[in-house]
Order: sequence, then C-alpha cells, then structure tokens
Amino acid sequence: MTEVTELELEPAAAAEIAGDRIDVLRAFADDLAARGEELGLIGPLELPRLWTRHLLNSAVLAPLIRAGGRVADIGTGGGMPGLVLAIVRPDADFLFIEPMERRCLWLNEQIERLGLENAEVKRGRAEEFHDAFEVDQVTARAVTALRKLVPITAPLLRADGEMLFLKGNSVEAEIDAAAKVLRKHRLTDIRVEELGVGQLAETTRVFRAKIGSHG
Ligand SMILES: C[S@@+](CC[C@H](N)C(=O)[O-])C[C@H]1O[C@@H](n2cnc3c(N)ncnc32)[C@H](O)[C@@H]1O
Repeated sequence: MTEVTELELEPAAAAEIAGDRIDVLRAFADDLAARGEELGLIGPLELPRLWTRHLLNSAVLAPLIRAGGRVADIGTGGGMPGLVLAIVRPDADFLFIEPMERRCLWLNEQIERLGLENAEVKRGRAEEFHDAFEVDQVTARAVTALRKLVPITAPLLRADGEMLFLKGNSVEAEIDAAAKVLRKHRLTDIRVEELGVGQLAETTRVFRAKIGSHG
C-alpha cells in the first residue's frame, strides 16, 4: 500500500486561512510531520490529518485574536493552537505555557527556526503563573475539561480578557458541568462558535467567554 502523507494533500483552504504566512506554516508542518511522532508530539494516526485536524483547526481561531494583544496559550504541546496562531498573527504576542521540558525545547527550537519574534515559552503549569502576568486572551486545546480549565486560566486574564478554548462535540455537556465555576469566575458573553464553516471539511467548535472583574 502506498503511504500518502497529508503534506501532499494540503487543503486549498490552507493558503486562504494562513494568508501571506502560509510559507511559515508549511515550514512548521514539514518539521512536525518529520519529527513530531518520534518526539511524542503527535500520534502516528494523526499524520495523515495534520493539516485538517491540527494546523487548520488551530489557525481558524486567528480572526478572534485581538490585534496588538497578548495571548497565553495553555498546554501548547507540539504547537496547537499557540504556535500556529503566532505564525498567522504576527501582530499579537504569544506566551506558550507548557510544563513538559521536551515540549518546551521543541517550541523554543521552532520559535528560533521560524524566526518568530512574537512568541515566548514559559515552562510550567498555568497555575504557577497566576501572579506573574495578565493577558488579553487565553487559548487552549485538549488540556482539560472546562470546569478545570476555567479556574486555572481565569487568574491569567486581565479584566475584560477572553477565553478561547477549542472544544469538540462535548462542549455543551462541559458547559453544563462547569456551571458553578462559570458563575464563580463571573464569566460573561458565554457562547460556542463554529469556525471553519465553508472552509474546512471538519469545522471547529470554540468556547468563548469574557471575564469581568476578578472581585
Ligand atoms: C493532550 S496535550 C495537547 C497539546 C496541544 N494543545 C494540542 O492540542 O495538540 C495537553 C498538554 O497540556 C499540558 N498541560 C497539562 N496540564 C497543564 C497545566 N495545568 N498547565 C499548562 N499545561 C498543561 C501537557 O503538558 C500537554 O502538553
């Protein structure tokens, strides 16, 4: 059987979504495809869907990033969504909060290799940075359930800051299970948006909410 890699099947929407940053995104895709499995960043089954499931699934968040803002991506791992967003939104600054050393090394290597001047890695768990800084937006994908993600990310946000979490079909159930913490952290404008409609074969669901005063 001939192995078909996703890089040969880069979706047409990739260039549309990444705009003039497509070459940088391709350079990241190439290295992730070549070394991601060996480094334990991505499972072997994910390689044939690297673009649709991972890179573009992350990149479609780009229009929601505030221009000139500061974003903390929690649990960036191999680079989703934080590194992808730093590539396609060079006008915003990104912090990648990641506790695993090997993943931090990978992220730092990519920042250097791709010449990203708007990204920085902070090694540690989100909880360790609660008094260290305040950002305009936090992003996360596949880190933990909403009822745990909200308490560990809310203290990182400034007033009027926003949570943007990529979630699967479980998002409504996660919102129900998190009702108490959503109230406790005074989240407002809570909504779920579907991104990538008309662009991606598999659309992405994002949980959005704003934070009021920390009280
Ligand atoms: C399943 S991986 C997902 C990686 C990446 N976000 C993605 O979607 O491909 C979860 C990542 O979250 C990190 N992580 C787990 N708990 C964390 C915490 N409390 N704060 C920051 N990162 C955390 C892990 O080290 C791991 O890299």
